[in-house]
Parts: sequence; C-alpha cells; structure tokens
Amino acid sequence: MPGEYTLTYFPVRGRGEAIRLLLADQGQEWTEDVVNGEIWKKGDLKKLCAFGQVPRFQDGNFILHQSNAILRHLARNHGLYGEDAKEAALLDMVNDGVEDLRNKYARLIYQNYESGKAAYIEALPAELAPFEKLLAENDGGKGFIVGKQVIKPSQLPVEDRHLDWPLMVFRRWRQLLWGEIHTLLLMCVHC
Ligand SMILES: N[C@@H](CCC(=O)N[C@@H](CS)C(=O)NCC(=O)O)C(=O)O
Repeated sequence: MPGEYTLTYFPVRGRGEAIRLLLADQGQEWTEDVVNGEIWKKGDLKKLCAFGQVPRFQDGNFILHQSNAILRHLARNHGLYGEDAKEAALLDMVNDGVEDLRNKYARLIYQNYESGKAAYIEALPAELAPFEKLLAENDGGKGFIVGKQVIKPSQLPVEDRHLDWPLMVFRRWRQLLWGEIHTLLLMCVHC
C-alpha cells in the first residue's frame, strides 16, 4: 500500500538497491528517506539503528535493520520465499552465497581496488560458477535458481494466471528471484 514502506539509506545503490528492485518488481511504492553525510555524522540516526548502520526499513510501524533480513521480510510478505520451508532454506543458501561474494567485492573496492582488480576479475568466473551450476541444475536449467517461478500462481492476479506465451516468457525473464537480483547487483555495488 502506498506510504507503508520507507527505506532509509545513503544516496547510493549499495545495500539499498536489492530492496528497491524487489519493491519495484512487485509494483510497490515506497518513500526514500535519503541520508546524506551531514545527517549521518550528527549520529542521531545511527543511535536509532539496531546495529548502528543503514539500511533501515519501515513497514508501517514495524522497523527493521540488516539488508538481508529486510529482503527476507519482503520476500515472505510478497510470496517470493519459495513454496515451502525447503525452498526457503535454499533461497537462504543462495543469498548467503551472494553475501560472501559481496563481501569479497566490498573488500576489493574499499581496501585494494587498484592492485586487486585484475585478480578479482580473474577469479570471478570461478566465484560465479556455483550460482551457474545451481541455475543449470534446477528444473533442467529452465528458469530460476530455486523453484519454478517467482510468484506462486495463487498470488498472481487472476488475469495473469493464463498468460499467452510471449508474455509468460517476458515475465519469467523480468521477474528474477530476489537472490538473483542481488547477484546482479554485485557488479554495481557502492556502499
Ligand atoms: N550487514 C549490514 C551492513 C550494513 C552496512 O554496512 N551499512 C553501511 C552502508 S552500506 C553503513 O551504514 N555505514 C555507515 C556506518 O557504519 O557508520 C546490512 O546488510 O544491512
């Protein structure tokens, strides 16, 4: 519902972008509460944050921190967390794999960019191979990294349940699982 969601984050993609993409993909509206350096340095907001960091997310009166917890909360609320507990566990597995890779990327860009770039790029195919393997193995490589679709058919609007095939192909391509979106973001993270 418009106005329900507020994302508090710096004016960068970073750890806010997967949240934004998930909301946009689900046709949700949200308010951007942009934190610039000056606001952050005052320290008042930091004190309000559970771990002293953003993103901070408001879902009505419910306040949440930790980007992956926010993603999981939204995934549960919007039917993106698999068909059952096992699919949810597999989604956690993939997202934790993404988190590991994100941390390597963050170390590169913040600590070792000029001298570490070449080695990082050389290692990237091997780092992405587990994700490709999971994609290839799931349902004969037909679509998603976990499960067979993003939205459960029961949660699709009635008019979308009988899509003609070009639209179905388009939706399968567009509606990436949030874990997969997160993977794509590794290439453009600046937090
Ligand atoms: N594990 C946290 C990490 C959050 C984090 O690293 N936030 C950074 C921006 S991307 C931050 O708030 N930095 C400012 C600070 O630590 O004072 C998450 O996933 O949300």
